[in-house]
Amino acid sequence: MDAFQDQFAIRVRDLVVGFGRQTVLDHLSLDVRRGEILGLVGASGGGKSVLMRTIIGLIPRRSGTIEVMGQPAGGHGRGAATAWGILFQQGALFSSLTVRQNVQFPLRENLVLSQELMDEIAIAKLEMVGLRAEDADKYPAELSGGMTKRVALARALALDPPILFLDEPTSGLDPIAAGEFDALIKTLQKTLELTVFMVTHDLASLTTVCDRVAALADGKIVAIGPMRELLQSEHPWVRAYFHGKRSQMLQHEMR
Ligand SMILES: Nc1ncnc2c1ncn2[C@@H]1O[C@H](COP(=O)(O)OP(=O)(O)OP(=O)(O)O)[C@@H](O)[C@H]1O
Repeated sequence: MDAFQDQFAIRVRDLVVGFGRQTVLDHLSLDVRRGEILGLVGASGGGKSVLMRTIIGLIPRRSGTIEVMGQPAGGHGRGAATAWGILFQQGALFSSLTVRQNVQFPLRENLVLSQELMDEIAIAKLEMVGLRAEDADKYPAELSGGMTKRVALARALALDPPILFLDEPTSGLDPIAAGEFDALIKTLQKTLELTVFMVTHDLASLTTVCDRVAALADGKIVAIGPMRELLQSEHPWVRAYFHGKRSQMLQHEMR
């Protein structure tokens, strides 16, 4: 891998993805730099989740190339599960498993470890996301929304992946819990040198934790850069998104 390739965690070129007659992603290109938190915004139904799911190989592409950590996507073989951790929008913990068993699930699926070592890893991951060892024996139904997201995050980090995919991580959280979760993501990115790819509508997250923001419209990335640059974008959809009435109100309150 050369030094140039080494700068990027994810490289997407000319990606086309569709379902039947519908084209969702239309020759989309995007680079995610190693170690950055990239926020992705776009209209509802615009293809943000489809892009994320295509990168991780859950949706087939019609054409285009995807590289993850310098390797063509799909060529990871057994290593794929350790290349990324994923936090889906619904958090989706297994309701019949305890917190400890949920966090251990990827370990069981991918590695052969003693129960003792798995227990140690589970507690370490829970502490990393701000939970206590006592929480390990709880069931998902006993957790608050914020705790559920933290357990899902601990599970996403179980295999020490270099890349973390987050699909609307603060949705459903109150503003305090959302702010705490954002701060946690930032701390983890710094301490673990993670690359984070985050789909979000949360203007506070975009402003406070994302190093860069990419805007998806008409199946393409139409603007990308630090939030202050996106706010200057002349693209009609980007202007409407950030300078519409609701956004203006929020930005005013954030000043
Ligand atoms: N498995 C699928 N089969 C058929 N169509 C799909 C499938 N997955 C997504 N789509 C379609 O692709 C388009 C993009 O959906 P996607 O979920 O990526 O939007 P999104 O930008 O994530 O929206 P939101 O912000 O509302 O979550 C939608 O029209 C959706 O109906």
